[in-house]
Amino acid sequence: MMNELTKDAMNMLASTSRTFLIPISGLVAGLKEAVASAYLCMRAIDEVEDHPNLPRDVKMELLTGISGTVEQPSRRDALQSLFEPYKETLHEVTLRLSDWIDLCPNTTVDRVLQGTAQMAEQMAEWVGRNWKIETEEDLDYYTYCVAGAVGELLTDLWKWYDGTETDREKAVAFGRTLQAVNIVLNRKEDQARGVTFFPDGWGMEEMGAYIRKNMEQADAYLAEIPPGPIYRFCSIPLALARGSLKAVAAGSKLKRADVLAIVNRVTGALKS
Ligand SMILES: CC(C)=CCC/C(C)=C/CC/C(C)=C/COP(=O)(O)OP(=O)(O)O
Repeated sequence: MMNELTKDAMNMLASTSRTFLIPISGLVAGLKEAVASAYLCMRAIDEVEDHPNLPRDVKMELLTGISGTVEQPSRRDALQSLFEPYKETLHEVTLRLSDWIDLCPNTTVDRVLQGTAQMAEQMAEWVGRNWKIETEEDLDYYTYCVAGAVGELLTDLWKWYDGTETDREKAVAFGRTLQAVNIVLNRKEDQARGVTFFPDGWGMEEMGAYIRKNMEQADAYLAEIPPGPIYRFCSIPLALARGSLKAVAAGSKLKRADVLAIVNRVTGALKS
């Protein structure tokens, strides 16, 4: 039986994530709460970083404030005061950050909090520099901050759960792959708000090469995981990223039915 908090978390996942509801739902109890908690904590700060109507200084104040308080035992009150002036503006996933932390099993919550604090601090830095990306090194740092670090966190959660060992460096490349595909998918919207994640002089060709380089390592990461729920979890976003790239190349986007077809294909495949 699912408790109320787990139900709320799964509902929030359903409304915030196209990609991760299915893979997280397929995890075993315990690991499911840990990964759902990590997803929602990071989504909570991502919604601040990406917020369309919050001024830059407010985003920085909120992200720095979150980073400085999440690891403290008294965080619930501190976060409530931090969010209070913006409670009409912030997304519910952000306002309920303390609940998502409570969802995480005790024996691994510190790792999730460390990852959240680090990402919030680094997002504040990126907001401060207006996401200025000039070189491949800048892009690598950005994709590390918002996605590669998630790969590291997941690697630690697999180990925590049942001792499954996976490669940290390849996990970072896995995260970078997903993020770089998103950058391609969102290019027009990003341009419309005056932001570009393409380094100076880069077009689709260079970004395609960046994605391929990282995707090779993501494939290698997956190949090293034994069959089971962790393998299935990782295979879904990677297959969706591949499918999305194909769709973009053909000038379209994945529709809900395409997403389901891809998920069915990979979860029904041999290594399950
Ligand atoms: C080892 C391993 C599995 C590493 C991967 C780490 C990971 C999950 C990074 C997050 C990357 C990312 C771009 C999430 C948002 O995707 P989205 O916009 O497609 O998802 P959404 O539908 O949830 O918004």
